[in-house]
Amino acid sequence: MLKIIPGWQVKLLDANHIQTTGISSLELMERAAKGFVDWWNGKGFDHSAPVNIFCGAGNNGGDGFAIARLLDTSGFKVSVLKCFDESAKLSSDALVNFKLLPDGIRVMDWNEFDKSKDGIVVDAFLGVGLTGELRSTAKAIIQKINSFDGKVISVDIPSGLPSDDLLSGACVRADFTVTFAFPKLSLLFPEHAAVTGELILVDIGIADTEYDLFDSTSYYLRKEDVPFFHRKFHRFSHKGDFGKVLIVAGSEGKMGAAILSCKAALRSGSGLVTALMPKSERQIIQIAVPEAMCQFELPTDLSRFDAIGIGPGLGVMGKSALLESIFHRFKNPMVIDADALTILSENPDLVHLIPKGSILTPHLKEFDRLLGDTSNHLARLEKAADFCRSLELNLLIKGANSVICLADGRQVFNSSGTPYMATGGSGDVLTGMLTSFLGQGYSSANAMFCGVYHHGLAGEIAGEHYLRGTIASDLIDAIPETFVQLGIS
Ligand SMILES: NC(=O)C1=CN([C@@H]2O[C@H](COP(=O)(O)OP(=O)(O)OC[C@H]3O[C@@H](n4cnc5c(N)ncnc54)[C@H](OP(=O)(O)O)[C@@H]3O)[C@@H](O)[C@H]2O)[C@@H](O)CC1
Ligand SMILES: [K+]
Repeated sequence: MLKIIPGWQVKLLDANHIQTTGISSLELMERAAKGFVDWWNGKGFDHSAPVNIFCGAGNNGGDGFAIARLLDTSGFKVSVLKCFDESAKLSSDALVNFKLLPDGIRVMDWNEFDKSKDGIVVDAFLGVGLTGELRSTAKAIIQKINSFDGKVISVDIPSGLPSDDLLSGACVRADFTVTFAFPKLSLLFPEHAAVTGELILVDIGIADTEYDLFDSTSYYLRKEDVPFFHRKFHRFSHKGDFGKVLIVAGSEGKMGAAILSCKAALRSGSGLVTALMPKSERQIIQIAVPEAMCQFELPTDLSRFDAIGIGPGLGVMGKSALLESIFHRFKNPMVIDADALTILSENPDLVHLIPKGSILTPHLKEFDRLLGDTSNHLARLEKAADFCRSLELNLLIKGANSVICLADGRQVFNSSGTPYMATGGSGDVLTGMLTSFLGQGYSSANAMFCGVYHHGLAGEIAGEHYLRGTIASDLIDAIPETFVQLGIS
């Protein structure tokens, strides 16, 4: 997993990389610019669209000059808009790249930009070197960029956004942010989604081990990380090895949630799935998921189950005693979601009975109900860290870039997923997947890494076909393909 370090430490990360590998800082800037242009070329932007690149005087601007040169070579019609006056001192690498601009590129002052023209704006004005409050000219430049109706692509971070804090002033509103080496923490906050746009991470050759020098509890979960968290099964493995799970879900009118969780658990590899549900609803589930067994009373001995997932469609009225009995009878980590979370927020004493290592999966509203109102994501993450450490529980804060908050203090931001997944039942699918991995003998942390990543990837696969028409059942259908794409047998 990739460590997320504070923006001010980027300089130290670079310096260490330069020292250990012997490459120059200019080469590192070139790699960043090349990575940006590779992504750009993959997007297939129209060559006839003029490209206007706003460049500051620091290394973010330096990236912009290098990008301008490379896009010019690729045949784009590029203009550079200088966001500094004649007296400004450019960073040394920015100066080199400024001087390398080919003659064909028109260089103008930022206020000469004609917002009424079509094309694409590249924002290489301010990067992680932003300190303190924006100066008045910077605000005017940002306003100018935001007055443009076309596509805006930010380099490393939208100009004006602090790398590790909440936005308090003006900021470029980007459609895409192409960030280098690691995602800056603030790019992952839900309140910044509107300024960050789609987030793209460009690898500039800094190895994960080079982050070991820095203390941080924040991480980013990428596709290449996930296979290491999977268990290996051998050819003599038998269905018992793949876990027996109990899904406690569903009530009259809400059996769909139980069906989605059970199917998702089966599709994620569970050997045996049992649903605990009201007897009156049994036909629905037995027809919809013939592979699942049904149970209508809570068994006294729960030790025959490897994992339990509870909550989807369960209902709240009169269910707190059921939750309490399960907490008393089951001593292994379990997954707690949806109505079970609501029951916990109404009966806070029950929280102390939850088996250690369990996984709670609130979305933002459920989080606030359970842990108290939070005004922003930073405050939420801090609260989550205290909760997880003190109770030895794990929380998954669901949303874009869901955060896996572990009892050991790590907070891991997921990279997979698409906005098309914001659809009814998506969480029920996730509960089934997490329960399945727990039941297959994964540690709680590994079950979360795999469950959350595969769930997001299933959403991407389904979203490619169905776009806004994606429904939760499509995610389940896409689960097998996630194993194929990750090379998990
Ligand atoms: N490993 C990586 O990730 C790599 C990162 N790289 C890139 O380097 C970038 C970081 O570059 P950096 O450190 O030079 O800072 P940067 O963001 O250009 O800002 C400095 C400029 O901002 C200005 N300024 C500051 N505060 C201000 C304010 N309040 N209001 C107004 N202006 C303000 C400041 O002005 P000054 O205070 O000096 O007058 C100066 O001109 C990083 O984001 C990435 O793009 C790649 O090249 C290579 C590998
Ligand atoms: K920028």
